[in-house]
Amino acid sequence: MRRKLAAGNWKMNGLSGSLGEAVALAATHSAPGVDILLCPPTTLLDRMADAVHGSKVAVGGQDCHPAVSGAHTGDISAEMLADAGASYVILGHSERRADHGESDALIRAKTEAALAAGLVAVVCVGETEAQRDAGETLAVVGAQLAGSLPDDGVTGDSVVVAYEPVWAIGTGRVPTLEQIAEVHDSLRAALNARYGAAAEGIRLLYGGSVKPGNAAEIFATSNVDGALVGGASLTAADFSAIIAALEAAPAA
Ligand SMILES: O=C(CO)COP(=O)(O)O
Repeated sequence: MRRKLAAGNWKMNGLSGSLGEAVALAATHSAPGVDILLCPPTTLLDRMADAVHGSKVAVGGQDCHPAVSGAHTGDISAEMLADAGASYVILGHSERRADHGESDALIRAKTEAALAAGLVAVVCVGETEAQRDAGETLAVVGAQLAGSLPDDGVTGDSVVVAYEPVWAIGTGRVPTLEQIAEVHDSLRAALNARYGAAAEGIRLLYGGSVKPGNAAEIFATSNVDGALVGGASLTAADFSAIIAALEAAPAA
């Protein structure tokens, strides 16, 4: 059985004062059946890790460089994230694929670096609206999955996959439950085919306009093991409600 995971991606949001939301989340949430993750901007990472230390809340980065160290101005290595208190890192988010031209090959190299540093890699895939309209969704996310994951070291303890349709991110639009199930079933089958028994524990998260009001039905959908939440993870109240919905959901 896979452990459920509620992951919050703060993106480029949050100053020092926002740490109170993480502290409130850590203080109020016990949710024994759910792993909880917050990925703040890098500037808050070590302070957030200190602030939630000893609670259920893990912290993670939002990106890393494939190299361990070196002449890469402005970049952060996986080892540095781990050193700052991270245990996870989000990789291949569509905003990075779009804003920074990240390719599947680069994301694969970053995933290898994350695994080498002992971080859990949360690898994101998702189609644009044009790709969905063209009937290419399964081909697009399948190719992203195949290209973004390494051959070795991929298990339920090292990798999480997040399906985030680009057109659902920050828009308030959500795919139908049938559309979510179709993609998650296909990702699950692809992971099983490539990694065999090692794939069994790999969590599949849905992301894109997850809110307290729609979380329960999404979590009841086939092969959904949790969520990668953007806007609604910025406040402890909203994220707590999503965590509670995940706790109450039947196991995938
Ligand atoms: O991109 C996302 C999480 O990584 C989803 O963002 P929203 O929940 O704000 O749509």
